[in-house]
Amino acid sequence: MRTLTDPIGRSFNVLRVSLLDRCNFACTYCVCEDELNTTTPKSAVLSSDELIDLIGRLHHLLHLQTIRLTGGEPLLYPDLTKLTKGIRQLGIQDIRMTTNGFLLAKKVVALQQAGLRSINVSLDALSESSFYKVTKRTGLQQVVEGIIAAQEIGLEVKINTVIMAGENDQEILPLLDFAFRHRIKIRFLELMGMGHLFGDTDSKFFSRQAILDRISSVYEIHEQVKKCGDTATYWCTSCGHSFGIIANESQPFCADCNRLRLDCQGNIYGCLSSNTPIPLREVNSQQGLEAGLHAALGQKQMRFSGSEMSMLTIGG
Ligand SMILES: Nc1nc2c(ncn2[C@@H]2O[C@H](COP(=O)(O)OP(=O)(O)OP(=O)(O)O)[C@@H](O)[C@H]2O)c(=O)[nH]1
Ligand SMILES: C[S@@+](CC[C@H](N)C(=O)[O-])C[C@H]1O[C@@H](n2cnc3c(N)ncnc32)[C@H](O)[C@@H]1O
Ligand code: SF4
Ligand code: SF4
Repeated sequence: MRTLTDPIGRSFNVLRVSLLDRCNFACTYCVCEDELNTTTPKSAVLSSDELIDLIGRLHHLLHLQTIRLTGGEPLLYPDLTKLTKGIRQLGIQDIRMTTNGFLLAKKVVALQQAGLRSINVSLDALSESSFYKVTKRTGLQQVVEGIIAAQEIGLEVKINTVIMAGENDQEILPLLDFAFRHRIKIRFLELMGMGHLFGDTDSKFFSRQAILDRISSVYEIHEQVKKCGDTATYWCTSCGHSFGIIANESQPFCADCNRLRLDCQGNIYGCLSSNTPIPLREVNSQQGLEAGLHAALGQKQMRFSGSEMSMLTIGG
């Protein structure tokens, strides 16, 4: 195919697959409860065989390095183990997942055996009341058990924490302490204007600098050089721990973006800020796939500018 690189050298070597747009949580920064009632019908969601076929065809063209399984909540996808095994058999070794962790403890061994390598778990609070305030569900204990279970069997585990001013910013230091004690990397995320928060993040926005101020009131910290393609910048503390911040607003990381997204109906998107789906489900020719990928590359931006689609739909 023609070289798939944009004028500033960006291409796709990471594919983020949103397996479904259903979820067992209703995090206030991600969805309104109403949205959870209008998800894609099960019959329209790509089956594991369809996904393996489509991912295989994309891999043939892109030589994908990494697949990240996400959603909605990927642990609700019925064929997750079979899918993971199928992706591994395509020759893609680096298979990762982003999950809310609620169902993780009981599924993690089978997933590791199928080829899963690393897991990012969302955890926004360590107190039951703040956990409920953010997720609108109970289940803190199960999430923590999932994190520990994944770590105990040797998977690489990271924690994602979205910080909202006045909602869970008081959780920064307890979560950091939890992560340090368990030797798990934690990343704090700036709130993004997606879905129902599109154009309306100001009142809850808690900046990268505010996060750093909170942490450096307790720890001496040193910024690390950001790795190409990473979403996060990392800091280490003088006691040898590290944490990251994903600062979509304060420190955009579009210049070396290498991510392509695939949603649960077979549409691709070249950018998290793009609301225009490029349908590939019915595309069978190589030429058609290539045209779709070129269109997706053209969607990339120089900074995240928000989206009317929620993370639940496009895949966080
Ligand atoms: N703007 C933008 N933000 C992204 C993108 N991918 C991930 N993010 C942000 O990074 C957060 C965490 O994403 P994860 O699913 O944990 O994946 P990741 O950080 O890319 O993963 P690793 O670095 O492989 O651990 C998301 O919730 C977003 O805030 C992207 O393509 N564009
Ligand atoms: C959409 S979720 C999908 C995977 C899984 N359900 C989970 O929560 O990890 C992926 C990531 O998107 C993040 N996210 C969702 N909405 C966000 C927003 N408005 N701003 C920043 N991050 C957001 C979540 O915190 C999570 O880490
Ligand atoms: S952030 Fe993840 S767990 Fe929370 S509602 Fe969105 S998809 Fe569900
Ligand atoms: S906003 Fe678009 S271009 Fe920027 S990092 Fe995200 S997906 Fe890549």
